[in-house]
Amino acid sequence: MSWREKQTAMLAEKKVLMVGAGGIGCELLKNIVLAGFRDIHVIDLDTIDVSNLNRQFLFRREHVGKSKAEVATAAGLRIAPDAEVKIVFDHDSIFSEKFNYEFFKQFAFVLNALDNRSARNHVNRMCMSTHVPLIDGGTAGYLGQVRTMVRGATECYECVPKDENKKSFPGCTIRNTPSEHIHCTVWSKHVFNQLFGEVDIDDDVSPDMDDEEAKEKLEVTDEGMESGDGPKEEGGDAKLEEEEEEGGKGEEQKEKPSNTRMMAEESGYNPEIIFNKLFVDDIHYLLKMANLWKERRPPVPQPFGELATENAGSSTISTAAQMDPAQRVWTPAENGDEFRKAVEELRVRKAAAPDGILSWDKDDDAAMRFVAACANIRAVIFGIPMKSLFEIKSMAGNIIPAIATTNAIIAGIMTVDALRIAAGHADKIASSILLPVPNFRGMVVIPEPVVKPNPSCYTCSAKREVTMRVNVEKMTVETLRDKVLMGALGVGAPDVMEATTSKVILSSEPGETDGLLGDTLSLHGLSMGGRLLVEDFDSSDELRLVVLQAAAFDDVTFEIVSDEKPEVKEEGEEEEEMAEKMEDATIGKKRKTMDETEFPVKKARVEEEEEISV
Ligand SMILES: Nc1ncnc2c1ncn2[C@@H]1O[C@H](COP(=O)(O)OP(=O)(O)OP(=O)(O)O)[C@@H](O)[C@H]1O
Ligand SMILES: [Zn+2]
Repeated sequence: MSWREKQTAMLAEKKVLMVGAGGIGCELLKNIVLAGFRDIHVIDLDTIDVSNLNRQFLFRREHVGKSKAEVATAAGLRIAPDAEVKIVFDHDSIFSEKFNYEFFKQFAFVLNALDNRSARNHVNRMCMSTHVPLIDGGTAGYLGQVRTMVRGATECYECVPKDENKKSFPGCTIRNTPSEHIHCTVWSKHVFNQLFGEVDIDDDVSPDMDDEEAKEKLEVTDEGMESGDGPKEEGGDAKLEEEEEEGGKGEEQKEKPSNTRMMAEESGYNPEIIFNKLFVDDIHYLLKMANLWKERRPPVPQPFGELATENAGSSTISTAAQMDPAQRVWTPAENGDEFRKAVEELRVRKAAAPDGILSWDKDDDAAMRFVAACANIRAVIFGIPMKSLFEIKSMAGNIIPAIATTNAIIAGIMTVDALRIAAGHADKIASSILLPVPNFRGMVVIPEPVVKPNPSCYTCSAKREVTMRVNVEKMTVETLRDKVLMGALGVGAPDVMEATTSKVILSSEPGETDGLLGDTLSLHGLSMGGRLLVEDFDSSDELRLVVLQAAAFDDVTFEIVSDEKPEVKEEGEEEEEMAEKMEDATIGKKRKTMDETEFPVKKARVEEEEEISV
């Protein structure tokens, strides 16, 4: 048999799972069929949208509304008509119970072509638990990343906890000193929530009187407070809050901007009153913090009735686009009018909402117009050029353009990694980053060093790991304790923590968690399954419980799918050896001359859920 025949036979044997048949998925399916894989399972829960057609090239106009998995499969089968290709599909979510432990176990590796973190987390857990290698691809605009993860040898998708609370801009920039339009847009989304949504105290929109920058300089020259360039006659008797313990200024009487929500409610959501509070009164408060404006242009209040009817600022939109009201930059007066109309509509909708709360959505026309108008008026106040509704929508909705070429490159790298894994060259596995612009060496695809597993990772560290199926909607914490943990698994005095939230749902301390015993598991972060960390207070033994959902089960039924003790020695050694080999064979040699400072981008990660669009 020639090497080519051997290769063909070898690839034909490998069963491949591809999750997601969108931007990356379409490219990837074509690649893996052309590369010689002959047994492929495609899963996607979505149907084809007209907006997918520009880059998801396996789909045509007549497929709009049809299942992505089904149409991609049919197209994939046509790519190599002479070869014996088997592609099966499921139009379903990867969270579905039928994709269980046994299902995952049958694959040589899994290819993730997904666009959200929760599905990625789930596939990661299934792959780590079944020891099936996972190749995960993601793109965000021109940026892309491929990560190949092998249990015990590399870090897994969850080895490094993701920052859930990413705050992009400091609060004082948003509340006091915006310098770019995005700052005004972020502020406007907060205003929407303050007025119509769920009030988040962290997203206050009023001037931040505790701004350190203002305070610090005030200590030097108190007169500065009265020397601002902007109007100061109104509320001129108000004093800035000082929190100095010993400075003596703390006694000065303090006046604070009124609470936005309370003011709106008291005014019956009168658009003009709200407008003047946000764009006149609050701006006067800002002007009183004169130190902020010593080296900045001071803001200029914009009373509702005095908005300019002509545009001073401009945007980058071409003249052809000026015809489209979404692409044209509204004048300040038009923004004022849009503000009024949006407040009137949202006021009615808020009153009619069952819980009296609206949630912001970029595709909600009134909500989007409100945010655009608010952001533009604030931009005028701070001398920032205004933008069109279209431009603001893409900023406010965190819309990152999906770029076909990025998807194609990432799918290509994933295919090379797939071929390596299929050929048993686990020692040649590398993760890669695709840069938007070449680095100093002219490279856009950068290999990343293999990172070893985090020994305290909740998903992949070496611990006894029990995988079980239960109905999380029905099984209570008490049943989990009595029947599963103390009964079947022999845990003497279980302490149980949900792994993602670190919430204790069961304590061995008598009485401590009695209030939770009647709760179903789904109430504690296991709505579609998840992981529980269990410690036996008596023996100090630990185990990880991987919970898979089984909707058909009643409240007491459970099935132990697997019960793995910590890796036996040979296996552990083998995997460690493999990790070492990987380091030497792939990145280590190539990268010996590249130190961290030369290579800052290697730490970049494409992992924020909202930012991954493929
Ligand atoms: N839980 C899941 N189970 C199965 N498929 C999923 C799951 N979550 C996401 N997907 C699929 O992953 C694919 C990701 O591809 P992509 O980001 O191109 O999505 P899209 O919706 O087609 O594009 P866009 O979001 O840019 O409109 C989508 O087809 C989506 O349906
Ligand atoms: Zn891990």
